[in-house]
Amino acid sequence: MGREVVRALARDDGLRVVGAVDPHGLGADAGVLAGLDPLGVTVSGDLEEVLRETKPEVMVDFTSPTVVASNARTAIRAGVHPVIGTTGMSNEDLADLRRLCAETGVGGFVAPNFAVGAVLMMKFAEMAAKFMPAVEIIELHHDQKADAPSGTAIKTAEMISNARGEYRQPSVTKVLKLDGVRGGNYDGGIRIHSVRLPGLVAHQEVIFGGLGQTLSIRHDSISRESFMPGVLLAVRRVIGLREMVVGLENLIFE
Ligand SMILES: NC(=O)C1=CN([C@@H]2O[C@H](COP(=O)(O)OP(=O)(O)OC[C@H]3O[C@@H](n4cnc5c(N)ncnc54)[C@H](OP(=O)(O)O)[C@@H]3O)[C@@H](O)[C@H]2O)C=CC1
Ligand SMILES: O=C(O)C1=N[C@H](C(=O)O)C[C@H](O)C1
Repeated sequence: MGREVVRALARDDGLRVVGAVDPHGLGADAGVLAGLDPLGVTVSGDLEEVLRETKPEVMVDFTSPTVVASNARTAIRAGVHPVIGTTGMSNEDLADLRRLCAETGVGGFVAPNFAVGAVLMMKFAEMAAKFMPAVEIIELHHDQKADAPSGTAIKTAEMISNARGEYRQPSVTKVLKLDGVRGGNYDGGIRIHSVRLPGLVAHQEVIFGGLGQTLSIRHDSISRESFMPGVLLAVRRVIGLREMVVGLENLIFE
């Protein structure tokens, strides 16, 4: 994602990459690593130093659940607006970042999925849940993905759970011949199944069941370019935010 973001930012006339941080590729040119001509931006391992020396307006974070919150705190304290795509951040860390944004007036933005089709898939699933509350989610990703279930699947389950209210999905299958065969159990009985295979990018199917019928809502990111318009929109808009905003729907459905 880092390379994809560098490519998207470098190709945008109104935006400029001024720094790049990653434990790998130290000393290399970020443009060259992203398959472009040199950008004159050297990859560093020290976020604080990069923020201090390059004074960016925005920091885009696609890293890992273990470091994302501390990166965001570092950025906000330096007056830099974070745009966060990394999934797997705890609710406590998110609440803490909200507090820090509110205290400092430095707005930030987090989205579990920057693809507009995925945002629509989640919205449609939320709408369907009011009428067809029995549902399971299958998310499918490339085999290098560090976390499961995906942030998108968790967000979808949360939206469905809120939309269908008190409904509790019955579970009559008691004889489980393999561990985990019924998937992970999100609050209220929404089962999430995570598939990891080479060849996949990022996909999700939400299957609703009703009397004599099913409804499947599916989104496929067939390339990581799918996330870039959302990332660029967030980079432009986060500068005007004074709080932490969560979800691309808040930028595109206003
Ligand atoms: N919101 C969205 O639309 C999308 C979100 N994602 C999410 O983005 C995240 C990254 O995905 P992806 O690019 O595939 O993952 P990768 O593991 O390929 O890349 C993450 C990179 O960040 C590096 N890293 C680790 N710690 C730091 C740090 N402190 N500072 C800077 N870089 C660091 C990692 O190094 P190392 O390998 O040494 O840990 C690695 O090179 C995941 O959480 C994924 O779920 C992905 C696609 C879309
Ligand atoms: O790791 C990925 O690839 C993706 N992660 C995000 C998630 O966990 O939902 C978004 C998208 O699914 C791609």
